[in-house]
Amino acid sequence: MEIIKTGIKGLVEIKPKVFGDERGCFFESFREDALKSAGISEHFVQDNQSFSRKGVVRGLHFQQGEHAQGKLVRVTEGKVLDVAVDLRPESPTFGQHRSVVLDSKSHNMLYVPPGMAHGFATLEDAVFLYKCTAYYNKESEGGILWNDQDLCIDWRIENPVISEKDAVLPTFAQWVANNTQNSRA
Ligand SMILES: Cc1cn([C@H]2C[C@H](O)[C@@H](COP(=O)(O)OP(=O)(O)O[C@H]3O[C@H](C)C(=O)[C@H](O)[C@H]3O)O2)c(=O)[nH]c1=O
Repeated sequence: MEIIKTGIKGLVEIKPKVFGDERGCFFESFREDALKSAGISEHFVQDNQSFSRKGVVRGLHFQQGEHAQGKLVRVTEGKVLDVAVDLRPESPTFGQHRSVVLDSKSHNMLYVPPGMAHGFATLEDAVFLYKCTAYYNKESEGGILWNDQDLCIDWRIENPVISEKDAVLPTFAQWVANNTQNSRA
């Protein structure tokens, strides 16, 4: 398993060793000990799966506080542009994002640590799988508008299909202002 750092603390791309032969291929898609040796010490408690047609953006989402989730994300069919945004106020890369293409041919994955917003754009129809380090908690859900002008994320698709919920998420500036107020309260 190859670990590729992204320049944002805790956000790493993972490339498993793939064994190919005339039947097809095999790879270990999850090993707790290998992740621990890569510095990913969180314990995973929930698996999620979604299917999205080409031209969809889901995100930018996160759970806040004690329900913040680390996510080990990959696609088993298709190709996505996966995006993570650093929302950790103490981080030197606060407000920065990284984008990584995940596809079902290279079987690469991305570990998004707690404290980051996450989203993806489907470059092809895609089945998206992810392991989470905390259970779903609707009350703690937060989000930032996918096309926020300050974050300036290049999703590589035009006029994506997005959910009604995602269309009305706050901008990054609104989220920062709201969280600054909350932390003063
Ligand atoms: C995330 C989640 C959702 N749900 C229910 C809530 C809704 O009734 C339905 C669809 O939820 P939502 O529209 O929030 O699904 P996505 O837009 O794919 O959201 C996810 O996609 C982005 C990219 C993420 O990183 C998050 O993991 C997650 O927010 O599933 C559950 O029952 N359990 C869950 O863990």
